Amino acid sequence: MSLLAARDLAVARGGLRALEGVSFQLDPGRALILRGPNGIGKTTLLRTLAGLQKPVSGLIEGEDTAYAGHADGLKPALTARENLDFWRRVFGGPPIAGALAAMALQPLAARPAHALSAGQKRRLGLARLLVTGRRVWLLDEPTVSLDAASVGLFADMLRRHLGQGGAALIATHIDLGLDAEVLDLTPYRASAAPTPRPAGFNEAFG
Ligand SMILES: Nc1ncnc2c1ncn2[C@@H]1O[C@H](COP(=O)(O)OP(=O)(O)OP(=O)(O)O)[C@@H](O)[C@H]1O
Repeated sequence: MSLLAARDLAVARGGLRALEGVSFQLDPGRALILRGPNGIGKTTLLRTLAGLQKPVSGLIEGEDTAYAGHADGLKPALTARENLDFWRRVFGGPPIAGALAAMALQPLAARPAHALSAGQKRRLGLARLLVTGRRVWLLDEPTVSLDAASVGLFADMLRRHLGQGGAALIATHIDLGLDAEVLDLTPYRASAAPTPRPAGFNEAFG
């Protein structure tokens, strides 16, 4: 039984179709790397799978997802510990101690999020995945701003998640050293052909 599947999915951004005909299935323990040039629609696809926007057409099966996007989505006035606790309560996931440890955040636990560096904020944003308790992680360039040691911590965290039956869909340009399949989105770029208009359709008054 797959945790997440897309069937003949088409997604759009800014009113324009980006990708069409995307199908895949993500089983427990598996990671799938999204590849493709800048602007092809990796972020758009991840946002659609996360339920943040509707697909143009096609089917999505599986909702046990947690999304980590470009914005860290932290509450600046709350400490690192309070941020994790907030999200744990929202999602009902496991205690925050494991999340603090996974991304080596204990020394920063009492610091407000606004006083963290870009890489420290990113570590906190990624640690948040653990307190969601969700099985499918949707990750958009998760290693941006991370130093080599933090990339290593995150790769370990991801490997443990997969080992526990989780799954991940990851847009990344770097090699995380995972045993993962690759989905190159290049062939699924939506055609630029205009969508057919009904007979008599008037652009100005339709
Ligand atoms: N806020 C926006 N409004 C309108 N169009 C957008 C917006 N953001 C992105 N787009 C367009 O949507 C398309 C898909 O963008 P998307 O960000 O999903 O691509 P991506 O593959 O994630 O790119 P990158 O590798 O650069 O992060 C692109 O053609 C882009 O120009």
